[in-house]
Amino acid sequence: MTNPGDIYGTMATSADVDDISTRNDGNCNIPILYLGQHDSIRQQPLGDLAYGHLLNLGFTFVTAPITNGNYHNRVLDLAKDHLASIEQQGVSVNTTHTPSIPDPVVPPITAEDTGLYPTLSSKSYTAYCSPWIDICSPSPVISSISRQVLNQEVNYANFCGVRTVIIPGPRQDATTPVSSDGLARYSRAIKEALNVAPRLNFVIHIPMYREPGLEENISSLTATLSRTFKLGTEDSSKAGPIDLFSAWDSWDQIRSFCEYSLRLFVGIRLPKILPERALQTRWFAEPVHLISISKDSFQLNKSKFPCLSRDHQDLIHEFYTLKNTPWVMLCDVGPDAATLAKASITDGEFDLKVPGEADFPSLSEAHSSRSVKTGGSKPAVSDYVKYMRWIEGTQEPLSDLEYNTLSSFQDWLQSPLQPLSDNLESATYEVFEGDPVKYNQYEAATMEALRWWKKTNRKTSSASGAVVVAVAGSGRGPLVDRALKASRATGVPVEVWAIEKNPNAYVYLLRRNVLEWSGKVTVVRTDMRSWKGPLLSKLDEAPEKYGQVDILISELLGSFADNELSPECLDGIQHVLAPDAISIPSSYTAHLSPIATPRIYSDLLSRATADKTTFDTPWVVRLFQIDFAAVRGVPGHPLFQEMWEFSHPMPKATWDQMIARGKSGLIGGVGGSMEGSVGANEHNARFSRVKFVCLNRGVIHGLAGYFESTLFECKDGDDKVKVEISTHPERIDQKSKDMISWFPIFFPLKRPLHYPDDSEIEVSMWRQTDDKSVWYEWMVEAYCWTGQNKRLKLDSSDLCSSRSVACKML
Ligand SMILES: C[S@@+](CC[C@H](N)C(=O)[O-])C[C@H]1O[C@@H](n2cnc3c(N)ncnc32)[C@H](O)[C@@H]1O
Repeated sequence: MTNPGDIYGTMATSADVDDISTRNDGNCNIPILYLGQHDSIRQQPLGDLAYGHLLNLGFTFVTAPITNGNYHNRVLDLAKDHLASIEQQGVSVNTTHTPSIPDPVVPPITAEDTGLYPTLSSKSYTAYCSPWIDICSPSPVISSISRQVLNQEVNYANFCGVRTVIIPGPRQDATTPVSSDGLARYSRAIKEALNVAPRLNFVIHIPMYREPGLEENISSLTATLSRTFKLGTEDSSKAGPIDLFSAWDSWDQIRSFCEYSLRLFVGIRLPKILPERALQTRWFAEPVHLISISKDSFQLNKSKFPCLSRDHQDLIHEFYTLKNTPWVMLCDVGPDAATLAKASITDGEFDLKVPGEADFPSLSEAHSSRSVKTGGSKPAVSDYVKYMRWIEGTQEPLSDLEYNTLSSFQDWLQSPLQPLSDNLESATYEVFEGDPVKYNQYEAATMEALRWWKKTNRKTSSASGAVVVAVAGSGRGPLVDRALKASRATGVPVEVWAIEKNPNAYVYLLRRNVLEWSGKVTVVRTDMRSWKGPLLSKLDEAPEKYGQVDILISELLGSFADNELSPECLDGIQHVLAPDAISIPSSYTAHLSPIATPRIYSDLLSRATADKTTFDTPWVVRLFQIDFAAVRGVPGHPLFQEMWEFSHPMPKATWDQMIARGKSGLIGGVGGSMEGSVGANEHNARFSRVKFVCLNRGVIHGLAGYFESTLFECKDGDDKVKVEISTHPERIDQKSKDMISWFPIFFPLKRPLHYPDDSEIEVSMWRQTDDKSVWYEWMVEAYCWTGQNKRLKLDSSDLCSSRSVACKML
C-alpha cells in the first residue's frame, strides 16, 4: 500500500521553488499559465508604468536586464584593448598560456552600468544575464571576461533581492573538441556562480535542439571581436546534420557538474518544428522552469493572427500537468521600449478582452471568417497574449482527485509501509478505504470464488455447510464487508473470520461486528502466522479443536507486490487451509523499467548527507516527471519487464521443504544466502536479470517498479474468468482503471548511469532473506555492440542494497 503519510500536510519537495506558478483556486481544475515577456534588446528594467501596462495586458512577469549598454561597451573596450596588447607582443590571441600577460580584470559594475536597484518589487523580477557573454568562447580571454561578467551580474542581482536569473545557455554543444572544451568551462562557471549568488535560482536558457535560428540573436563577444581579431571561431559551414540530443547533452553535463543543485533549472527554447517524441519526453523529465517561445515559432493563420501548431499546444498542455508548472515566456513579440514608453503616456494602446473560440479559428475557418485582421498589419502583442490565454483555457481540466490530491503526490518520496512490524493508524486505513476500485475487484474475485465453490459442489470446512472465509490482515474490515456482500450476491452462505494483529484495529473490528455485522463475524487478534485456524471446540473445552479455511482473503501487497512481506505472511497461515482452498490473491508479479528522474535524484542527493540510507531505500513515489530509458515494442524486451512471481497456496513440495528447514532450527535469523547457509525462507528468495533496449543516449537514475496480481482465476472449460489488479502503466486501465491504492516504487542508483545511442541496459535484481528480514539488491549495467558477437560493457552501477532498511519478518 502507498503510505498516505501526511496526505493533507505539506507535499512540496525541497526541490520546489516557491515562486513558480500555482494552481487556479476557482472551480475549474485548470492550471494557470504563468506568462512572461522578454525583450532581448531591452537595456533597462521597466519602470512602474510600463511594467503595469504589461501586467494589464495579461503578462504575469517581465524580464529585467541586469546591466546596460554602458557596461557592455566598457567590457567590449576592455577585451579589445587586451587582445590588441597580446597581438602587439606577437602572441596569438587564442593562446591559452600567457603568463606574461595576465587575463584582464573586469572592473565592478557602476551606477552608470545598471538600471536595476533593490526595490519592493525586486523579488518579483526575473533577471536576464547579458546575452553577449560567451563563456564557451574559443578565446581564453573572452571566456575569462565572460565568466567575470556572469559573476558580477549574478552577485549584483542577488544583492538586489532578485529570486530568479536566466542565464543564456552555451551556444555550442560538446560535438567538437573545441566546444567540448568550452562546455567544460561553461559548466564550471555556472557552478562558481551558484556559490557567488547563494539565494538565486538559476535558469539555463537553452534550445530544445539546435534548430537554426533558435539561438540568442544578440552578437556574442566572440562574434563581435572576431571582426577585428583572428579568434579561433568554429567554421559553422562544417556543421553536419543536426544532432537532436546534443543540447540536452549540454544541459546534462552542466547540471551534473553542478551536482544536481536544487537551485539550477532549465529554460527550453521551443523550436518551430517540434522534435521526435523521445526528445520531448526527455525534456519533460527535467526541472524545466520556463518554456520560451520566440515570435518566429508562431505561425500566422489566414486572418494574420499568431498561433501555434497542434503539436506545440499539446506540448504546453503536457507540461501543465506538472505540479511545478513551468512559466511560458514570449520572446521579442513586442512591445519594444519606444512603444512601451509611448503607451505609458497615452495609456490607450492595449486592451485585453477574454478571447473565445472565434478569436482562434482553424486555418480554413479563418479563411472565410469575418474576423480577418484588418490592414495586413503585424500581430500586436495583445494578439499573442490572447492566444496564449486561449491555449490556457483549452487545457483538459484535471479530475477532482488529480487536482485536489494526486497532483500533490507527484514525485514526492515516501518511505514504504511496514505493516508487519508497525501498527497502522486509523487515518491510514481510512485512506486505503478511499479507493473503491481495489475493493470492487476484491469483491468480484470473492464472488467468482464462491460461485466456483458452489458450482463444483465442493465440501466446505464448516459443519453448517457455509464456506469458511478468513480475511487475514482485516484492518478496519473493508474486505470483510465485501466478503459478506459477495455472499449475499451469490447466495452462497459463508462463515467469516477476521484475523488482525493490530490491537487497535482489532477493537474497531469488534465494534463493527456488534454494530454492523450482527455478530456474524469471528474476530481474532493474532499474527496470522500463529493462528491455529477456526476454533471448533467450545472456549473451555479441552483439548481445543481447530477447523480449516476454504477461502483466504488478504491484502498485504506493496508497490512491488512482495515488498510488504505478503509471501512470508501467507506461507505462515497456509497450515490452516483446506486441501482445495483458494487464496485471494492467488498470485502476484513484480515489474521494472529503468528511468531518468532528475528531480527525484536532486531531492535524494540533498537528503543523503543527513540520512545515510537515502540511496538504500526503495521509495514509494507517484512517479510523474520521468522519462523511460528503454524503447517500447522490442520483441522479448518490453519496456516493463517481469522480474518474478509468487503464488498461493505454495505447492506441497515447497511447503515440505520449508517445514524441513524450519525443523532444522534455521528459522529465526540465522539462515539465508547472506549467512552462508540455506534458511527456512529461502524459497521466497528470488533473482532475475533482464535486458532493455535503448535507442537514444541518456541517463538512468534508478528503476521504476510496479506490480500485477491475479486475485482469482478459473480456467475451467467455458467458465474462464480472471479478476486482476495492476499498477503496470500499460495495463492498469484494462485491469483496474483508476486504482490509486498503490504508487510505484523507485529503486535509486547512487550515481547516474549514462548510456550511448543503440545500447542495452541489463538489470539484475535479487530478493534476499535471512529468515528475520527481507531486502532487495539491484544493479544496472550498460552495454553496446562493437561487432557481430562482441559487446562492450560501458558502465555499471554499484550493487545497491536495501539491507540497512530491510523489512522485518519478526
Ligand atoms: C495493507 S493493510 C490492509 C487492511 C485491509 N485489509 C484493507 O484492505 O483496508 C494490511 C493489514 O494486515 C495486517 N497484517 C499484516 N501482517 C499481519 C500478520 N502477520 N498477521 C495479522 N495481520 C497482519 C496489518 O496490521 C494491516 O491491518
